[in-house]
Amino acid sequence: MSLTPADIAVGLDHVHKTYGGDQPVVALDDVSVVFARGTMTAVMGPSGSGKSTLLHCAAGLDRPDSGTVRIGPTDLSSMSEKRLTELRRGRVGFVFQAFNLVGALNVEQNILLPSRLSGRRPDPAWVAEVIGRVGLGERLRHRPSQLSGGQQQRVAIARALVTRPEVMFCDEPTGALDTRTAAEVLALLRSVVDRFGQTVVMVTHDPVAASYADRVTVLADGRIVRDMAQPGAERIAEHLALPGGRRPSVASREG
Ligand SMILES: Nc1ncnc2c1ncn2[C@@H]1O[C@H](COP(=O)(O)OP(=O)(O)OP(=O)(O)O)[C@@H](O)[C@H]1O
Repeated sequence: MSLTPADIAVGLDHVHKTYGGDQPVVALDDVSVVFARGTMTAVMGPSGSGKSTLLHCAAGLDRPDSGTVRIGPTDLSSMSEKRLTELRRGRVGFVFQAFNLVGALNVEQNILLPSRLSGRRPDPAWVAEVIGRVGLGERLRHRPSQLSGGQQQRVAIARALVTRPEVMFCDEPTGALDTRTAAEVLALLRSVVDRFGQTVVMVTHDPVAASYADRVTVLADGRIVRDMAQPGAERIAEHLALPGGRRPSVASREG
């Protein structure tokens, strides 16, 4: 299926990224990839293969040495730092392994923080819908320290959604969660794709987490070596080149 420009949420074209020093490391080596709107993609690969660098370049957190990165029609390469910051606040959402909530703020204040920072008043109906979807209506006055890990990650997902970003980047969103809680968070991410048409790009080491995605892109040594449409967890595990030939254990996907 060929995509029109309007179908593309994020596009990288011939992106190179090298980290300097005495012995330069090529983190991304001529990477071209597009992430379609309203889909969930898992980015996988061994440690050091370039997954975080790909995510950071795609999100405008880091700049490639060459090649172009687009969010929608917007080319990030020529943008000033100020405009990139604005873009990250309004058009991109982030979810991290360690949740990264502000401990001094309650759930509602955390969720509304990106809107406050971007100076835009969020649509109350949308905020209510997001809070309802993540199931935190009873917990709005709680502090993050009063919540479980899974609840904290749901707050982080709500916070990422509240500006209606064009794309949500998730870096190991279930890395700190037990299997059951991870399954709930993955089902939530899947539902925001299916119900809201949200675009999600998720870095993960876990084949079960990746099996929730529409597509799995595998990196090795800074290059895309595999691109699979809706593979099951078993097939993902078979195709992952893990260091030392170790295969991850695969528990079945719940729910
Ligand atoms: N700031 C940096 N300075 C120097 N080298 C870096 C820097 N960030 C990443 N690298 C190197 O670039 C390569 C790709 O790193 P990256 O973090 O993107 O990999 P990754 O696939 O996300 O790894 P992991 O799964 O361990 O998080 C690695 O060799 C790494 O050591």
